[in-house]
Amino acid sequence: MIALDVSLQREDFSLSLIASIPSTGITAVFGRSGAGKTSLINAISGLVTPDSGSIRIGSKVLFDSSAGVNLRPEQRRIGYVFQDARLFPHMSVAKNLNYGSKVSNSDKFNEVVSLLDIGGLLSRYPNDLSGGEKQRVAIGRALLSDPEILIMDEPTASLDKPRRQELISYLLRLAQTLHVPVIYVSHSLDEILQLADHMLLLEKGEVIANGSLHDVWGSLPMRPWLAAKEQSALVTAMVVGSHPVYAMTQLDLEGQPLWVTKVDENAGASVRLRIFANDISIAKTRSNDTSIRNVIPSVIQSIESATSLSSESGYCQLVLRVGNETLLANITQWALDELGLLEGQEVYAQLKGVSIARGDLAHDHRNN
Ligand SMILES: Nc1ncnc2c1ncn2[C@@H]1O[C@H](COP(=O)(O)OP(=O)(O)OP(=O)(O)O)[C@@H](O)[C@H]1O
Repeated sequence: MIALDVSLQREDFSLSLIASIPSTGITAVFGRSGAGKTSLINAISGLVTPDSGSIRIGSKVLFDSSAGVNLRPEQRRIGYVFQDARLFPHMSVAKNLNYGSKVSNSDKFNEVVSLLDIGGLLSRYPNDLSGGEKQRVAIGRALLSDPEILIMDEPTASLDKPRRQELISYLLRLAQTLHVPVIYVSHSLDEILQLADHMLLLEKGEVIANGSLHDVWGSLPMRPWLAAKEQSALVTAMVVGSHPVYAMTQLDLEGQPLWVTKVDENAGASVRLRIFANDISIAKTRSNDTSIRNVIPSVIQSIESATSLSSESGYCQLVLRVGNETLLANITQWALDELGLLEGQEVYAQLKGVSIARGDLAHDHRNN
């Protein structure tokens, strides 16, 4: 566990939080501009000193105001990747990678270079690299300092969309292979959906939600972040197999078959699905003459009126239970009244669209 108890007073801002985050997987730190994300990670890495509190990684104390402990940044064994790569322009990529390297073993160097696919860049200089390549080198440099954790402050911020997606694929590969815990600051929920296992939501210097991505995504504090048309449930399903004729993959969602566009994962792999509330319609009986492939029996757990949502009036949201998973469905108040839907009722959720947020999540289970 990474245990945080941080108080930091600035002229117009105070950071005041107590939170634990896991020392495995990727933890996203999210919140609006000025919420205190950078202040928090700077306190963890030792770039700013809190007024009081303590910061621990496992049993290692990085900071404890009452015990007078305040390790210098270089004593904390934290790899830091900034928005801009901050490479040394006069050094080759190989020299940048070796700068501050605590890894004498060349196997580790080769592994990091190969995972980040930067072997062909070793003799080049930063000015000759693309933004994405620079960031990969910066990540490699941070990893070769043999950190106990890696902190990334919006590493994709300066990249265009295709390069961003490319970097995310590399980050997933790293997380699945190296098992270095990552604290990842991002403004992009799409990025967080693909990468994160856990999420810490900050507002005005305080933690308003902290837990698994699955739980935080479905929590009330997340609501204002998702406009009605973006509201969605995150669920985990398991790959069963491919359709013999059509380019579709069958998943298992809490014992229910679910068909999605073909995914490149083996049977038994876990995938994270995002299902938008606007993509679910409700039927009281199962229809056999519909184009919709995915019809999931579920129970209405609760019905929230439009007034309690940041959604358009005239709509309400059903929270549906499917085994241990939850789906959300936006329907009109009119449909709710006409169908006479009630909490506790069994209905059929008809899923028009299902998107894969992230492929094989198997490493989550190994780590946690
Ligand atoms: N050195 C400083 N002196 C005074 N105030 C500061 C200092 N650094 C940050 N702040 C203030 O602290 C608050 C939190 O800033 P911080 O950079 O931690 O937010 P953030 O969530 O990372 O924002 P962004 O998403 O815009 O990067 C802001 O109001 C900022 O103006």
